Amino acid sequence: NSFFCHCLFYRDIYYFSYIITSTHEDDEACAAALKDGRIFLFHHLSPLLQLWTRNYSSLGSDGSLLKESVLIGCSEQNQAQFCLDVGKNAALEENFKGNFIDLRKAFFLLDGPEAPLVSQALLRWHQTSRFCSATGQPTQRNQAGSQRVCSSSSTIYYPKMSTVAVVLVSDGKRCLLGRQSSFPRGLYSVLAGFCDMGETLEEALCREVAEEVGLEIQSISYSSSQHWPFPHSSFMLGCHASVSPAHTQVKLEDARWFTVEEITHALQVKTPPRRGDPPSLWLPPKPALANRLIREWVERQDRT
Ligand SMILES: NC(=O)C1=CN([C@@H]2O[C@H](COP(=O)(O)OP(=O)(O)OC[C@H]3O[C@@H](n4cnc5c(N)ncnc54)[C@H](OP(=O)(O)O)[C@@H]3O)[C@@H](O)[C@H]2O)C=CC1
Ligand SMILES: [Mg+2]
Repeated sequence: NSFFCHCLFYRDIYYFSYIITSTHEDDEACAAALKDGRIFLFHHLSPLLQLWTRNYSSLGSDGSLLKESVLIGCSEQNQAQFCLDVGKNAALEENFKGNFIDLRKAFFLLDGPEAPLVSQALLRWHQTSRFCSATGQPTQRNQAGSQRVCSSSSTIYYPKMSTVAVVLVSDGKRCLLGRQSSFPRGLYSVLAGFCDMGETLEEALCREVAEEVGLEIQSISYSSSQHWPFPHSSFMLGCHASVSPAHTQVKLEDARWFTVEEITHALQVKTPPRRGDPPSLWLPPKPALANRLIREWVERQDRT
């Protein structure tokens, strides 16, 4: 039964990828998909939070604004999904009965796979890739928004992303979380860092953990990955790793070991601590890869 489910899952992924790849390349197919698709609206890169609507008539009767939509993917119901930055047309907020709010704030309100994380990164890429870096000439996008071309040098530009190594370090009984001064009050997360050019994922993890907390990790195991729009466009590769229980002294002032009881309690916390509240641990929200790594670690502790 489980084998059958896996087959079905991979077949579905293959089918969705096929639809998306062909729609990326075919301008007409993409324009047709836009008619029945779902559009995530943004204003200056802030997403519109609203109840579900399909009335896009106020996006311009001539469809000019709609043409600027960028294809993001396909929903599980096989519906094409697009994103669009309405730019100066913020008055649309009223038409759609919702609010444009900062993505970082919206992120803490969203739950589940609908979070249009990749949209902001794609829209930002279009806004900052209007000119060819070799000729200085304007670039033109295809209908899907999956590439931009400089017609004078024939250079094709694709959306860029930086690779980030993310790791939950454990000493067998406790897990290591750190915080940066820019984090909201009480928030601790897994360790992470950008991969340098030429580095393997494993090398990047070892270097980042050594740099940030002065520990030597071993037994790295891959968990899962995620696209991440902050600060620009990143591809996060999430792993678990361990350190010897004999060498757990951390160098970084803002990194701490947490017991499974502390983490289990913090996973129940639904709202961030406010000014004046007693100090308490707050963990990254569910859609973040960090949250998944932390939950996986708790499940492993429960099993042992
Ligand atoms: N989704 C999730 O669950 C998680 C996401 N993250 C994300 O991972 C990212 C990286 O984590 P962080 O600990 O900050 O990384 P680092 O420890 O690598 O520190 C960030 C610094 O790295 C430098 N840097 C090197 N390469 C790049 C690049 N390609 N783009 C931007 N900066 C670069 C910058 O320094 P300088 O400006 O001095 O050059 C930057 O300030 C963050 O955006 C964070 O939000 C982290 C953990 C979990
Ligand atoms: Mg870091």
